[in-house]
Amino acid sequence: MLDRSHQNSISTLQNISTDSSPLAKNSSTIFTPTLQTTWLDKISAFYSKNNLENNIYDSVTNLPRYVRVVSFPCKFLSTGPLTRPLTLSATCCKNKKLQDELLHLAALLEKELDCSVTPSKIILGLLRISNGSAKIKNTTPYRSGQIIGIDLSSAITALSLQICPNDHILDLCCAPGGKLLLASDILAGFGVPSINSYGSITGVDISSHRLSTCKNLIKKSNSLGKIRIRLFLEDGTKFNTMPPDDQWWDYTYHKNANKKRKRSDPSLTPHVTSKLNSVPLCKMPWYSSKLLRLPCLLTSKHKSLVLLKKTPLYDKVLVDAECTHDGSLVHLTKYISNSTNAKLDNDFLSDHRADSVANLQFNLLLNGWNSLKPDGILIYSTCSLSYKQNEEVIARFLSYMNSKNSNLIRKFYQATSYNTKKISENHIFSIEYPTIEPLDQIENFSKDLLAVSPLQLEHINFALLNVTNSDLASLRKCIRLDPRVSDTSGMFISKIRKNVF
Ligand SMILES: C[S@@+](CC[C@H](N)C(=O)[O-])C[C@H]1O[C@@H](n2cnc3c(N)ncnc32)[C@H](O)[C@@H]1O
Repeated sequence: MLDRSHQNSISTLQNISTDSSPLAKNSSTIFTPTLQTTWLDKISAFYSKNNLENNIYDSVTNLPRYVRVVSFPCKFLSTGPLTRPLTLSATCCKNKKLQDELLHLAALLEKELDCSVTPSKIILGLLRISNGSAKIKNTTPYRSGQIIGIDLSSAITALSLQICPNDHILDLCCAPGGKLLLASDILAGFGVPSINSYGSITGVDISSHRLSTCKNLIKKSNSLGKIRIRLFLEDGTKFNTMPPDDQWWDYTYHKNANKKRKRSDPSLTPHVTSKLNSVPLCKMPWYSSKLLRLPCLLTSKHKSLVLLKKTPLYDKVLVDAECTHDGSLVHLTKYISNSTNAKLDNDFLSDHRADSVANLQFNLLLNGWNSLKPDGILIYSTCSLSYKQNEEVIARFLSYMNSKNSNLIRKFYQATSYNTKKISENHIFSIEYPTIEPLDQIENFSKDLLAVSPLQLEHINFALLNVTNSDLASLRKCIRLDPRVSDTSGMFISKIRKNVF
């Protein structure tokens, strides 16, 4: 079992509050001593209750921050599981021009920030800034839009989706949008949507002010003119809008929202008009990029062709679920800074909150799963390290799915009008990895997982074993990015593929 010493927890956190870490700096300027002691107690108790070791934040003073070079084809630097640390020369980008640009930006940032800046050894296109409290907003590359802040853990999460050309991607908890922007830049890198390339990004979030931030980031992003992207202000547990079929399709939503007059547009062929009339209008997006609003990209011949290529489910789904943020120092600091004592009690640390957030996560995961097409990949992630919000959610999901019989699964596919020819008894789900452990051993193997090194984490991307009928042992391959060893803030990531046999 993990060490649950409440007393040690408190002293560890009190040490943090008196050292030079960002948490300590923020907390000492923002909190009255009483409030500070109170939240230290509460967080300490939270760790104890959640079977977490109490020295998770010991290394926070050394935690670096990362930026992404927006014009870069962001990708993992290795194509296989890593067993040893890579040297920088082994991680260099093969394209000399890109490599020079990366090194030039690193040198510029190093000079302006007065600390070491080096290319990430895990992801091409990320720069590692050794000083975690460095303010990038005042730097020349940030002001000229060449770089954007993103944590290594978030980049690993988004890249684990293995985005391909033409993918329809759903991000069920998208705001403020770091992972969505990375996904859209990757998709934009494949080229402007055309008859042969028609991928899209759909972001959903329940918070309007967070979604506004996301919209503003999208509007500033380089890839805006090159991707079909839309946002919905909705509850991700209920969201059921399908991917856009073509530019004109969404254009029609917009026009029809006024008077439905496009359905009788004389410029459309009767075939296309009848197709359009046969499908129900979907809900209007809260925001959609011009490529979805303007009908001019495809010729009418192409329009009818694309309509026939209807894709009713998403190729990739990201459920970066709402959580207690306890794995991320940055989030924790922000949250605590904006919280009153009562809010900490009610929203963050109470047992009630822990239970309700786990239920929310399960329902988000389930709805994400229902929106995923066969052979698609779903990533479930949180920036919490508590087992309740991670392994236990995945375990509950697996056990729920296992309890479903194939008739129900068939009904689901029929309801979502996926190509029924492909439906068979063998449509099953699995996590990407073989299974060995029963549920009651979760705690033990979680302890092992806490010790993983960042380079082993590459396994989530490359050690893909499509196993049948997985059960709880697959949880072994869920990964935890532990701030003490991973060179990034805490994150839990699980990758699930919907198998088709
Ligand atoms: C961890 S944050 C997501 C971070 C985001 N993926 C990113 O990379 O910037 C969780 C988000 O879930 C949203 N959320 C909470 N409950 C939700 C729900 N029922 N449906 C959709 N979004 C929800 C919150 O508003 C919050 O923006």
